[in-house]
Amino acid sequence: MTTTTLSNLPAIDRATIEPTPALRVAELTHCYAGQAQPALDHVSFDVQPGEIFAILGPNGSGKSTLFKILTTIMQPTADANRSVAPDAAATIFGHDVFEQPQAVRQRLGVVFQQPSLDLKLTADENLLHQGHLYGLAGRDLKQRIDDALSRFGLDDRRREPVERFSGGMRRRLELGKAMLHRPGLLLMDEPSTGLDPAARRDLWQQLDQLREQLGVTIVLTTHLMDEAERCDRLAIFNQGKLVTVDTPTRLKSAIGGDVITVEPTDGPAAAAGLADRIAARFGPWDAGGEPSVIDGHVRMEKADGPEVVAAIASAWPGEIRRLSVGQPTLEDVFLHLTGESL
Ligand SMILES: Nc1ncnc2c1ncn2[C@@H]1O[C@H](COP(=O)(O)OP(=O)(O)OP(=O)(O)O)[C@@H](O)[C@H]1O
Repeated sequence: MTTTTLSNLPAIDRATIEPTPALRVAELTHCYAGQAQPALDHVSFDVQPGEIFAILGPNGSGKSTLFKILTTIMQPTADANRSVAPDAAATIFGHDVFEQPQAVRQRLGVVFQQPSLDLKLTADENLLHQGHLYGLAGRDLKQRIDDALSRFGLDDRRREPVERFSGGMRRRLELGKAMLHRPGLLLMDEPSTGLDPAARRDLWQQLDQLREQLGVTIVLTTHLMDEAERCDRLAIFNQGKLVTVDTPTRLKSAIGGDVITVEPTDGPAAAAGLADRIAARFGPWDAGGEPSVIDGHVRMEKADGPEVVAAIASAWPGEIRRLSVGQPTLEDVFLHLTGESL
């Protein structure tokens, strides 16, 4: 008989141990009753602990559906029998979103798009109710409320009804509520919606600090480019499908050149003809970079943008009202990958 002792256990190769992702989504599909098109179509991606991760997509791309599933509000149903697809999975720090909703909610802080504060109550009272919902009480809860109000800069206004707070202060209190039970993952639905630029900057400062000081993983849905730019990685959604996942820098560098936009003097009706002539004269074009008409303008991608712009301007003088050339943005990435504007 061989006896296993601590000394003769095989050495663990740490390099082969993968950390548990903060969020894992695999083959997630959801079809609303009566809809032919799935709202989510076999979506798979991981978010690693400590990441700030954006889910970017236009209206109707499936962001809110994903949000509802991850927050355990809704079970995904893949077919007419309203059953979960057999290969679908979603976990938060290894806990199954469908089978262990209670464990998931303990690890998840949520900021919904619709405000969840009671405006007639004070900041203190809003947090107290939130704490009770999570089974917190006594000195521990009092300490957590003090910490939240001080972290989010609301200490001196704690006894005022929330209806007197600005939009930015309310969003900070929402953050305090979401973080009161000290979750490892913060999920936010369109967090900047309705905030002025100063409040947005303030919100992002708070998010950066939550990650740096507490190691919180942050996942947010957005359709704002500047918000997506600030994230470590982003998942681009379109029509229920995950189009790609990568860092903003890598996504933009995948566009092999500058982005050129041409506005025809004779208006949008002249754009298609102009696009054909530019395509014929200045090719070859990389796949996805050829001239196309978007919102009445001709848009194309070329490595030597400034020279091409000068050549277009001298080729058809009088036909061009405005020409622009610039580095690709995430909007360009979306256009390049989907052929549609965000
Ligand atoms: N309750 C519902 N019943 C039927 N179809 C729905 C329902 N909710 C959403 N859909 C459809 O599912 C698809 C995805 O919608 P979803 O709201 O998830 O997208 P979104 O990216 O969050 O858009 P938005 O930013 O406008 O909220 C859309 O085609 C939408 O019309």
